[in-house]
Amino acid sequence: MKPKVFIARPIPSEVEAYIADHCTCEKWTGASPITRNELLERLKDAEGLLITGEKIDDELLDHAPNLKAVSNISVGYNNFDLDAMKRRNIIGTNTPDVLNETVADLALALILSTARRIPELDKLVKDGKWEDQDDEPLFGVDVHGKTLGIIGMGRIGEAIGRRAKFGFNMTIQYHNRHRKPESEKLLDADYVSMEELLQTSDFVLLMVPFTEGTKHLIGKEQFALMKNSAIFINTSRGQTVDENALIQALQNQKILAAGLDVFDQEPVSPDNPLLKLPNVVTLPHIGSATYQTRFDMAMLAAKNLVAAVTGKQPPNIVQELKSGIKI
Ligand SMILES: NC(=O)C1=CN([C@@H]2O[C@H](COP(=O)(O)OP(=O)(O)OC[C@H]3O[C@@H](n4cnc5c(N)ncnc54)[C@H](OP(=O)(O)O)[C@@H]3O)[C@@H](O)[C@H]2O)C=CC1
Ligand SMILES: O=CC(=O)O
Repeated sequence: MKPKVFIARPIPSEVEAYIADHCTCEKWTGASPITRNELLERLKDAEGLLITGEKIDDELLDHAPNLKAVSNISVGYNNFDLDAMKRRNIIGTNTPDVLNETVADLALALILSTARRIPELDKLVKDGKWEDQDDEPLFGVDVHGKTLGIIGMGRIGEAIGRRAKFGFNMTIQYHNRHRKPESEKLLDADYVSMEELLQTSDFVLLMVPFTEGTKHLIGKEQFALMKNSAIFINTSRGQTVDENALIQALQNQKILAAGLDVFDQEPVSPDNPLLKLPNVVTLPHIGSATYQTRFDMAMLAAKNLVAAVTGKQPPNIVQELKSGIKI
């Protein structure tokens, strides 16, 4: 008998066909994303679950007595309650690497958009406000040759560093908890303390996972250390930044601008003051959102799922669940 799996997100038909070759599939077909209650109701028989970021905690696992594996179509897995999963021997997987280059492209887009004020100037032209006059009010700042500080020089951080170094001749410095000599060599990058990075970078870019250790990693104290001309980019998770402190820093011109793909609450509330500031470029958490990369992520997640529910080693069990899980 094929193992039963529940697919909670829309996936390409080719990926679904791959899963169906190995498993009995049920899937969410609603027009809008599945609600928490609807998800809980669908898990009675499921041995495997394919999701993107839905919270996996004790409550959900109580509704899923047969569950063996949860496959996230994302590299971040802050939606996993790792202790709850460990206690029940649930395999948790993610989709690293296949999205590195695409997310890095988007991070560069945010760097360029904030520095050269692209959305603001696009609006000015479309609103018919391009006048034949001194254009100094439209000036931006250079990207090339500036210093980029990457907090979280991991897989994606390094791909961003490559673009910045070799495409824009930027000087790269970074801070992780551990040094990464291969990135230092590749990018001629300096490993610096968090304090030094914040004080000396023209662009401060956050690319860490959201964990207990990175909650509000950047707050009032950190913005105070940044240059007044600094541009802050967050492509990690909204919760890694104290959003009130960011709003204050922008409103008080403590920093020059911010480019944000992620927010504390998503979708972001239309009332969020960040949306009213001209020096903020916002995106709806779309770092990995190209057709090809989302296909690759879905296929990798499917391979993880099928392996886990058929008793094989999935390619991408998340680090914290690697030991102690019985396949
Ligand atoms: N906006 C979007 O659409 C996307 C967002 N993401 C987010 O980006 C995150 C990173 O992805 P990826 O590059 O694959 O992950 P990696 O694990 O490869 O890299 C994360 C890096 O962060 C560093 N890090 C972790 N904790 C800290 C800390 N407390 N202080 C400083 N550095 C820290 C790690 O180094 P060390 O362990 O040495 O500290 C590591 O180098 C994902 O977890 C996800 O949340 C990912 C994809 C798309
Ligand atoms: O935010 C996206 C991810 O893959 O993580």
